[in-house]
Amino acid sequence: MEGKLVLVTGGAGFIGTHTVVQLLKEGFRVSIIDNFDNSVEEALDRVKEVVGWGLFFLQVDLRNKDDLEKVFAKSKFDGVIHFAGRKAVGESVEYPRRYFDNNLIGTINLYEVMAKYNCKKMVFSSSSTVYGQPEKIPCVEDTELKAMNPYGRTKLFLEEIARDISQAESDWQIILLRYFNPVAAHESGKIGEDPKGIPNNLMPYIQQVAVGRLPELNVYGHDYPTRDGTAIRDYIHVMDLADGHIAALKKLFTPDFKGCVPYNLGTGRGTSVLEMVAAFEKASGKKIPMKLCPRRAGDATAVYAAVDKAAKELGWKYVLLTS
Ligand SMILES: NC(=O)c1ccc[n+]([C@@H]2O[C@H](COP(=O)([O-])OP(=O)(O)OC[C@H]3O[C@@H](n4cnc5c(N)ncnc54)[C@H](O)[C@@H]3O)[C@@H](O)[C@H]2O)c1
Ligand SMILES: O=c1ccn([C@@H]2O[C@H](COP(=O)(O)OP(=O)(O)O[C@H]3O[C@H](CO)[C@H](O)[C@H](O)[C@H]3O)[C@@H](O)[C@H]2O)c(=O)[nH]1
Repeated sequence: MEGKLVLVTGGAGFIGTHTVVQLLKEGFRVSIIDNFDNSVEEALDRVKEVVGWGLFFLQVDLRNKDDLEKVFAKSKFDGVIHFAGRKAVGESVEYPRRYFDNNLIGTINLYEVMAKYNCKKMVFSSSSTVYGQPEKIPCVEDTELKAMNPYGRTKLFLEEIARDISQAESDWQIILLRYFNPVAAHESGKIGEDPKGIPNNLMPYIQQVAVGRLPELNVYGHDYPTRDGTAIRDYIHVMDLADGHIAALKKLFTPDFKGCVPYNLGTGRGTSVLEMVAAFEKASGKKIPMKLCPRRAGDATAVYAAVDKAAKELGWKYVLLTS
């Protein structure tokens, strides 16, 4: 893989920064594009500090096809990891057009420009959100998919688009990575999750309570049919997730890989909200004040991954424990 050039869209974001560190460590060359919609340029300076050398970065919005073309005209990419997109479920319910515009138009532009420049290997950030409220857990890749909100619908549509493209044009190789719940940060502490505004996700919310930026954690739902009444998710360390991208890229570069294939990236273990809080308190030594609140609209009771397919076909498995 030494020397292969990879374009990383959304590379200044949470998962993007951690993946870029691992890509460089593995000997890939990396170009990053981002529009800083949900990130800051400083995140890239921090990546530079971690890896010890400069990065190639361009501020580009994927919806601007001309700008995107300029990126592809300058360099011959061997593949793309496509993180860029909006990801807040609640915001998507309130402003669905924002999600269709950003996630769908941006990705359609990317496919068009990739096709024009004959770059046809893509790792796409999908999500366990495509399983909706699963009837059976753990979620297996070939179960029926359904979306529960506009954000989830964009991921589902984009998976369908990827499947259609690869079916019609056999020279595309696409891996859909369905992330479960990424948490934690690089061991250096220099990069991590730092969303703009009030966090939607559990872990960054707990972190902001811990540092006193927010007064208490609202626990959404304590009457779920689970062991302690709170909802269960599959929390995966972001560095494990980053390594899942390396495994996926390597798979794309093997001659036998064909078509468009989905893989779950999770641990296969479910953890409740209260268990997450307890684990955080133990690790940090800080008390997290909590308020028990009604359920959050659209939340599933329990979601965790079946992880055998990624282990068998990508040779990838989580190694870092999150709780
Ligand atoms: N974090 C999660 O819980 C989670 C779970 C499942 C899937 N995902 C998906 O993984 C991907 C990365 O997630 P993340 O947690 O790193 O999010 P993030 O918001 O930290 O990173 C996304 C990056 O994309 C950039 N971006 C957004 N729209 C853009 C556009 N039109 N052009 C260029 N850049 C753009 C943002 O500025 C940001 O830096 C997203 O597609 C997200 O939907 C995330
Ligand atoms: O302040 C908070 C935030 C969350 N939760 C609870 O914590 C659990 C996890 O919530 P997150 O928002 O962290 O994660 P979700 O599983 O709801 O969704 C996240 O992960 C999904 C993938 O699994 C999708 O990608 C989605 O976009 C992303 O927000 C849920 O039961 C939620 O109700 C709280 O109790 N309080």
